Amino acid sequence: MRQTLGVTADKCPHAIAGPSPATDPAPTTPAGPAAVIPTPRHRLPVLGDLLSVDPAKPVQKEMRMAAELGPIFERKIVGQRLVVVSGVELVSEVNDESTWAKSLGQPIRKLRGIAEDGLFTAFNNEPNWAKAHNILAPGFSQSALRSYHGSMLRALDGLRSAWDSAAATGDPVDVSRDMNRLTLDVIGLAGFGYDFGSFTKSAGAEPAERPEDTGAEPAERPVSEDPFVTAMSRALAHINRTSNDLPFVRKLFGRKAAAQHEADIALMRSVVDDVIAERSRQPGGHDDLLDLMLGTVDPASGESLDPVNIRNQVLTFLVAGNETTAGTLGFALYYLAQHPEIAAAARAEIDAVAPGDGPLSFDQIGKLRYLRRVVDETLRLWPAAPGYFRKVRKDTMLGGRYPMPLGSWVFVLLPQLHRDPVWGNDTESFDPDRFLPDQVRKRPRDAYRPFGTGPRSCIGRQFALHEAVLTLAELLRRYEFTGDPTYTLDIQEAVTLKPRGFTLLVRSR
Ligand code: HEM
Repeated sequence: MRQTLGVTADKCPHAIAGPSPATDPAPTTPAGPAAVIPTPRHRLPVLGDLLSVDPAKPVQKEMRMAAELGPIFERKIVGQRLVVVSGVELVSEVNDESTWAKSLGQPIRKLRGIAEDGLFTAFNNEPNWAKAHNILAPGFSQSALRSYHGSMLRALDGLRSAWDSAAATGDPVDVSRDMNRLTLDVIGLAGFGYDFGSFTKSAGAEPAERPEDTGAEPAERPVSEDPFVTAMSRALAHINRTSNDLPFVRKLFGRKAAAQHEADIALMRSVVDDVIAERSRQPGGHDDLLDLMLGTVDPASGESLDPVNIRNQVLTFLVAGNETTAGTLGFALYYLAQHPEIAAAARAEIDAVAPGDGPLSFDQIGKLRYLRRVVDETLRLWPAAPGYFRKVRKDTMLGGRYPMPLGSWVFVLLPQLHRDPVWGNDTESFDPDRFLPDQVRKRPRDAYRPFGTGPRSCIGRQFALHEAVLTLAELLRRYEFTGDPTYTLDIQEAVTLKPRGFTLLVRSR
């Protein structure tokens, strides 16, 4: 496996500072007699468990099934087998790199159409994974993050002027839309020096796909008028919609949408190629991910990344670094609005760490430990990337009793793992103090995996956490906000999770 060439993300020297978790439990259980994995009731001939699928909210449906069927269950849809694992002991086993590895599940394979062998969608043995991992890892170190702080603040200016106007007019803000605008601007500026200007180009943005053409929800709108953003929103919506459908349905009804999808990907590639070409003419001095990719060689192989792979990495970061952080911020704002006492405690911490109203400094963000726990707890209840796929490297018995022949794969269902009994008996309540160091130490490390596991875990973890804490701090210190008391949390699933239809009324402090 080439993937062991670089540092593993879990042992990364720039791993996030924080409480040290308890030692992992032993990853394998001694083998006993083989058992049958629980399945849903009412399995049909040929169609299998098709009736158990909720195409609009597959993750939330799987959570209900896990609550009913237990820490492991199997679904078969028209012959395709899916094993869903969510109990902490079983997850601990499938996270063991000596027996299991990352697998590219269906939605991730579909993303390959956009990002090919970019970091997120590369197969484990594709040479470009190790090369890009080694070249890009320094781009996520503490010192690199420090240099992105200014770009994050610049992107936040756009959000602040939009919320200032809303505060003046009394209009509610659409939280998910604004968080998407912000995170796109952040990754564009910090990663590639590209300004999407989402808050200035946003007026009158068209729906991502006309609902009557494609079945898209009217709510799926691109966050700005930028043609790249329109193409990306539409391409992701297409991937989401076609991830769970049946091939013959797609063939019959999906020709027009497939042609549009190809055109969208072509447009995204050409925009990114232009950005790279322009930077290649004036390389250096930007201190961002693009400079790193254009100007560094992989210390292990002595090779640099080829231009097509650089394009794949840029597309990867725009996709992987945008929706996930935006969803997390949306959920965090939802919980802060629900719990004024938690918002007040966070504000008190911010005021103590950063009196006055100048922009927060990089070092001040690391001192906001309570607010960081708010983000941790948000990622527990609603991990924006709701799971990851693992495949077995050799015949094994999962949990000592479920046979997993070589090549079998499972899906780790994170929101349910994060509600495992090790979290206590009030797992639905929002309680940031679950992440106090002594509480963290009491739990197995594998009880909490919002950023995945092993060498293929999230390279952008610290970037995302810094961005999330900074954004929430800037919003909390500038605005009081109240949610609509009639709103009940509605979670939109589109590869990632985010609150849908959630608005806030904001008032300047
Ligand atoms: C709260 C925000 C985020 C969450 C919850 C999150 C979650 C994850 C998860 C669960 C994985 C592993 C997927 C798998 O095993 O298949 C992953 C991988 C990845 N993430 Fe993130 N992510 C976040 C933010 C970011 C950001 C901001 C970036 C970039 C700036 C990023 C870039 C990546 C990349 C490139 C990978 C693939 C790493 C590899 O395989 O080498 N993510 N992320």
